[in-house]
Amino acid sequence: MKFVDEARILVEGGKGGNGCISFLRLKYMPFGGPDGGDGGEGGSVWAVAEPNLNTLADFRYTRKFRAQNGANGQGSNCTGASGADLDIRMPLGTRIFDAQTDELIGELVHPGQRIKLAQGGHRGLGNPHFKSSVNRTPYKATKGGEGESRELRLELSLMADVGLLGLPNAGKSTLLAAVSAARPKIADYPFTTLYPQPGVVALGVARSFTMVDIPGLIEGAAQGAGLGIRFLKHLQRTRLLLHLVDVLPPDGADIVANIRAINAELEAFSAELAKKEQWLVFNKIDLMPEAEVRALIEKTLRRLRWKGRWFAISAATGRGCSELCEAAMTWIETHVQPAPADAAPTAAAVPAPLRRRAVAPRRTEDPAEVSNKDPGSAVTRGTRQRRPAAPKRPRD
Ligand SMILES: Nc1nc2c(ncn2[C@@H]2O[C@H](COP(=O)(O)OP(=O)(O)OP(=O)(O)O)[C@@H](O)[C@H]2O)c(=O)[nH]1
Ligand SMILES: [Mg+2]
Repeated sequence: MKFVDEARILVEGGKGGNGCISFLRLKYMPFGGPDGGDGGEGGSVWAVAEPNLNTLADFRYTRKFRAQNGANGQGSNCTGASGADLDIRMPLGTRIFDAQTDELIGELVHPGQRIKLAQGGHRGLGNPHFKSSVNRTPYKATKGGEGESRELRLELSLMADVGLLGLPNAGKSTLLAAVSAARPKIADYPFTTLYPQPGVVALGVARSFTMVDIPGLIEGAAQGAGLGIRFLKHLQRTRLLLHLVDVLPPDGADIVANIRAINAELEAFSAELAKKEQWLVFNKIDLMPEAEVRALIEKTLRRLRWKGRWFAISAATGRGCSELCEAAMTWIETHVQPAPADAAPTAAAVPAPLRRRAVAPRRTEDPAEVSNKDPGSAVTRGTRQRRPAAPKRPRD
């Protein structure tokens, strides 16, 4: 599927159902009271974080999303059915902006997280609501409200633990293919990878991390050379950068100059990204005798005054790959705090049912009177005090 990381969509909540004007008419009750039902609430539109998606390509053709309308109220106090909510599945890492104001509405960061995008219209009221002591036959009902309508801009920056970085042909895709089930295109020409490609590196039961491969960077990428730096945004959310270095670059180019060029592009894109934990990964060590590789790496590290960690691997033969993945996994386990399960989600991220439940508790003097029907209410559940049973009357 084509990779798309920006999209514009239009979302619209369903219209609320109209209230009904009706009066009870029975054979022996010619002037019964008003009995028009209320309309149903319009459905709302929600964004739902889907971990199995990694592109916004679905929004290239389908751009308009509308939740269901509420049904109109009917006679005999029949309330119209509420319109169904519409859930739009979006990949994790999607940021949602209001296209008009550029305001950030929310960000999908937890699987299953829900963000309300457009509120459904409110229900119309039936004529019993307008009954009073002076008007006992109200010919009045209200119309359902229009649903909220919004134009949204979606921006995806993939969420992965480890990002691969390096010049074209450094072997990034080969490494991703060697350590994960992802099957990126690998070829002996620059810019084989045209779009970010994520993969999951599994190291055993419940030990895995995600790795993302992005198109190669070249000097001047910040000015648009090669594929530019627009894909670097997919590394912004990674925790660890693996900078792949070809130990035998074409045309005998200087390795140190190559590493510096890539880091200069990172700096030009974002100082925050340039400060991320970065490990040098010398690749293609199978192409050189071991002593030469060692001498080359030592010289490179000395020239760079490299203080960080480094690894020597051959992505093609798999040598050193498992040690690299194990080290990355351990680093992630020690440096990345797992999101607390009870972390308070942002207001926008609160699922509808929870928000509806968060109503102010009914004030009662007697705690035992508090209803415990609603398990989510902030009220401490009181135990209903039973009335003492009346003494049994002896049967005659
Ligand atoms: N001998 C050897 N060849 C390798 C190794 N790793 C990658 N290659 C080769 O290097 C070439 C480029 O590999 P890719 O994985 O496509 O490189 P890339 O960094 O993803 O390149 P772009 O997608 O263009 O940025 C391919 O022909 C690979 O077979 C290695 O460890 N040893
Ligand atoms: Mg590639």
